[in-house]
Amino acid sequence: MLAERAEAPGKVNLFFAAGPRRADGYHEVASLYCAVSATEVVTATLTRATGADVAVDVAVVPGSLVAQQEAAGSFSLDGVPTDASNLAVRAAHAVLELFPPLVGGLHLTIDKAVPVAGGMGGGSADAAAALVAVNRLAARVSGRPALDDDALLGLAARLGADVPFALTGGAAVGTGTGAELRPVRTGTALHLVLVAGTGGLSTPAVYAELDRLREHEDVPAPELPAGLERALATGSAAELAPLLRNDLQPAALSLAPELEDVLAAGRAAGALTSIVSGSGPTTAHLAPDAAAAQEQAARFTRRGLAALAVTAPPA
Ligand SMILES: C[C@](O)(CO)[C@H](O)COP(=O)(O)OP(=O)(O)OC[C@H]1O[C@@H](n2ccc(N)nc2=O)[C@H](O)[C@@H]1O
Ligand SMILES: Nc1ncnc2c1ncn2[C@@H]1O[C@H](COP(=O)(O)OP(=O)(O)OP(=O)(O)O)[C@@H](O)[C@H]1O
Repeated sequence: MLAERAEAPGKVNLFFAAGPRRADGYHEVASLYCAVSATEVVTATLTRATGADVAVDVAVVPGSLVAQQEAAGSFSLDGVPTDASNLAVRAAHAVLELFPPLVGGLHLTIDKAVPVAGGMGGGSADAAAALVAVNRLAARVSGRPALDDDALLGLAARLGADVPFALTGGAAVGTGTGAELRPVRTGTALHLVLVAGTGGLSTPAVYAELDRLREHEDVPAPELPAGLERALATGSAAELAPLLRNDLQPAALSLAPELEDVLAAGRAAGALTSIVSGSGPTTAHLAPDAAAAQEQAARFTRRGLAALAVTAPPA
């Protein structure tokens, strides 16, 4: 059976500023995206099925944050759609439309390591990996050239603000809705402890809460602080720590107040900075080194939380 496999990383936003709500409902952002060593894998297989159907099944990656959430009873695979609303299915259709019709059906297997509705871009990573895997498969089956990187980036931007970054990985500044990327240099990889929430937060709901909290404020245009990119380029966690910020954090905390305790626990465990990742509820705790990250992750695990030490960007 013909199959192609591709990976895409989850992300944290080491810095995230959001401007006022635009007329189209989106917000102009200034984001410092960084990929983490928690990776989604999508395998696209050509099947004997007929019709243009794309079938999906989802598996949990052993040892991942999702596996820990599942063991604690705070996650079930039922929460991941397997119909046409799955972002990986939408990505597959976007690619297939640009090739001659497939003779046979398409099956996608998603190996999930990134928490669902966790603010780490898990669905976006599935979409990015599906774009790559289905592109390779469709090119092999049809004998046509595969779509080039620019074409895939164009499809990615139409699928969601975080999808282009999931396609490129590494570290990048995202502007516009977050989909306009400029790669940035990284030094030694950072050591982060990621702590998953016990539920999920809806991204549109968190943005709506941000608007509500800032209703009477004059919201400035988003921009990155001076020194941020230099600190990332040196890989100095101490230099980077005071510059980390997430404008969505007050909104995530307003919707999930229990995250205050998780942030405080991170600081008590020796994190240089603790922030909410993207729209939450995952929190990211910056550790001074790999050993400290392992120790902090173990402390969170002892409190019954799903926690994992990762490198950012992945080695
Ligand atoms: C919170 C972040 O993860 C930070 O990287 C992203 O901004 C969200 O990216 P995403 O989940 O890929 O977002 P999309 O699927 O494109 O949009 C979901 C919803 O988030 C809100 N949204 C998203 C991006 C953005 N720049 N402004 C927004 O207001 C909108 O309500 C939109 O309807
Ligand atoms: N492949 C997918 N994996 C997970 N959720 C998906 C997928 N496709 C669609 N969804 C739907 O999208 C919602 C948000 O999923 P996702 O895991 O991408 O959130 P997120 O990581 O918080 O997103 P982001 O950080 O990009 O805002 C889920 O609750 C689910 O209903």
